[in-house]
Amino acid sequence: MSRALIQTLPFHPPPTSTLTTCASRTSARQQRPLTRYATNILRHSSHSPLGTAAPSRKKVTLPALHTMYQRGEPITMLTAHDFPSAHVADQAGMDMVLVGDSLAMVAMGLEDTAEVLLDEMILHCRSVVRGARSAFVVADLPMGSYEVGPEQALQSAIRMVKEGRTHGVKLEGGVEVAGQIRRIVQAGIPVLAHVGLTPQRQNALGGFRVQGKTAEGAVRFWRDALAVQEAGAFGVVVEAVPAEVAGLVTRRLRIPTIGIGAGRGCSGQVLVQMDMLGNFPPGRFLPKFVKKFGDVWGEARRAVEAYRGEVKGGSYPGPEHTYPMAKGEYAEFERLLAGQSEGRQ
Ligand SMILES: Nc1nc(=O)c2c([nH]1)NC[C@@H]1CN(c3ccc(C(=O)N[C@@H](CCC(=O)O)C(=O)O)cc3)CN21
Ligand SMILES: CC(C)C(=O)C(=O)O
Repeated sequence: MSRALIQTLPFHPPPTSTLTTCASRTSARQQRPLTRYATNILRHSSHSPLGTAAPSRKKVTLPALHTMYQRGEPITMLTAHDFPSAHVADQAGMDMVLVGDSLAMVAMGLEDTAEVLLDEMILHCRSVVRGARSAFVVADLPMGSYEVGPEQALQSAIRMVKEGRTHGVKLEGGVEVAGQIRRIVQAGIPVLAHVGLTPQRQNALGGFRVQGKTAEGAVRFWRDALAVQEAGAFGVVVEAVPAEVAGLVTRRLRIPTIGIGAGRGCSGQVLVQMDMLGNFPPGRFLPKFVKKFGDVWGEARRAVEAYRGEVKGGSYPGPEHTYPMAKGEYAEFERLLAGQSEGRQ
């Protein structure tokens, strides 16, 4: 399986444009490295009306997530990587929005998630948080921003919360990152753990391989899940693990599991938004767990081709897309111009 196959084209605007379309918090962005991204703010962006809608439901808090878990109500989570993708996830009622480091692939067009920087994650988070008014927003600590030790992890998590404005952080790993999780949680930052297939370690795992397929592997997975629970994680993403293993481990834990490729026995589900929307060109490889709930790529391509066709064919713009001028004013304009010699003759 080629890694390049699971990335979609970077057809979203570069991150700077998402930041410059939102002019609401210019004074708060004086903090370190972000200032270099956001110097010229466009006040009259054609995107801004998306942001004016009032929150349509109560904010989802940790206690609210816990209540869903206790009631056995599946928790819904979806990734977002910019303002519009967060806005639609939030308006459609997602309980949680994840700024996953998969944005490296689906939003930045990178080869894998290992390349994305903490600064880049933070930039995306700032846009996502403005679009997600009610959902509980969690962001990935990218590879390299937490492995060195608990202090590094805490420093990265603090930056994510202070600069990225997310409500919590996610980091990959089990037993070996329990110290990091404990330190971040002690500082009052909620942590969502991530065990099973951990894509940041794909080279050590030998690719994007299903985990916990043998009894021994399943025990390792259980130990990891238990370790992150004991370290204080409020929940754990379980990726690419056989459904019965994920189900049994879910029943033995006292924190919710959020599954991706881990079956219905988990306490909730997460998917990458671009995948479930079908926002990628035909022929792209899809992990088995992805269900295409839409065909956003097909619709976007149809619309862009229609636009191209109408511009080339001369039918767009029509009179209804133009601004009127009083006949007398135009006649006067022609008369004034006739007296001038400059320009094309
Ligand atoms: N667009 C996108 N969607 C994702 O779900 C996603 C990313 N990117 N990037 C980061 C990780 C990588 N993910 C992946 C990618 C591939 C497989 C995959 O190929 N799985 C095989 C199983 C192989 C085996 O049998 O071990 C499959 O057939 O689904 C799984 C998870 C999930 N994450
Ligand atoms: C696939 C999900 C769980 C994720 O970690 C990501 O989007 O990066």
